[in-house]
Amino acid sequence: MDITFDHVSFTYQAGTPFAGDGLKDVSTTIRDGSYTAIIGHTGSGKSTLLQHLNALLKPTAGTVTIGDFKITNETSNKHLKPLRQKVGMVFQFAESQLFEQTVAKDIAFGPQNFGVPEADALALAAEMVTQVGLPKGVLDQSPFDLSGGQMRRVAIAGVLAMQPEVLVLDEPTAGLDPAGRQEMMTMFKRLHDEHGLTIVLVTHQMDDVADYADHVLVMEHGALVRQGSPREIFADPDWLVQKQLGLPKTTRFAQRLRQKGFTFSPMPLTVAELADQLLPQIGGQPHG
Ligand SMILES: Nc1ncnc2c1ncn2[C@@H]1O[C@H](COP(=O)(O)OP(=O)(O)OP(=O)(O)O)[C@@H](O)[C@H]1O
Repeated sequence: MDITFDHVSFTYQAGTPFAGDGLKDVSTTIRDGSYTAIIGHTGSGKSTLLQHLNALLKPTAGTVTIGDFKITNETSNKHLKPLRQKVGMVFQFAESQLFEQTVAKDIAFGPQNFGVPEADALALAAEMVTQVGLPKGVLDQSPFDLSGGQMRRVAIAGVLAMQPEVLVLDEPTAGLDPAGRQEMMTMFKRLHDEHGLTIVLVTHQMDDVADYADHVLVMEHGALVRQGSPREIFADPDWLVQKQLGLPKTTRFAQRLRQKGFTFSPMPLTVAELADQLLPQIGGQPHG
């Protein structure tokens, strides 16, 4: 299912003295099966864009097409429920939305709300808890007895239990330790690779953009200022530094070496690429 933005603008509190731009004339397509990263400073419009992906917000102008659904300013909320199932949203600190007495009930809540019988929803919960790397033993525990990282996994399992086609992740590793972050990013990669989920990830971690994404959207003041593959986006490190968006560690290292006379083309995104380009320049052999 592709999601296409056609000249989408969104104004908060339109028509009041407090009106403010959330999105300005955004046109792009998030392709079915892609892994899209959205980067940009605080207030650049990332969350506003995310909320258009399942019509939590509707454009003030322009059209968002989500599979068979066309969303404009005039679209009524009546028939939008299926969208909430197709596009799963994992908000920042998603664990704060857990509320049920047991992990199983919490994960089963969403599917039951969509008419799945209790027994089937609980079976889904058992399957999803494994998908997010938790032991089945947690199913009967209170979510509030788990660690913060485990609670976040339960919240993600609840979104996965809706069996969405698109998984939207708003800074899903915020507040986790480095090992927890790595595990969580690996889990999303597996869901993408093995289950064909389209992933949309908002992140400030440029290493994650380089390592996982195949498409990048760069937001600034509500506008989409650049889009392309990570290679295209990171090919212009000076622009990213000027925008204070940061670079993947490897690219940053290569950029410093470039200032010392080394040459790189294209700019390396991974350690292996860096080594392959660097070794001949210091008299070694490229590996592999
Ligand atoms: N509920 C709201 N009412 C009014 N203005 C809002 C509201 N939410 C966001 N805005 C404004 O819309 C613009 C885009 O905000 P948005 O939250 O989409 O940015 P963001 O890139 O997601 O930021 P962050 O990284 O802090 O989450 C900002 O100028 C912000 O102040």
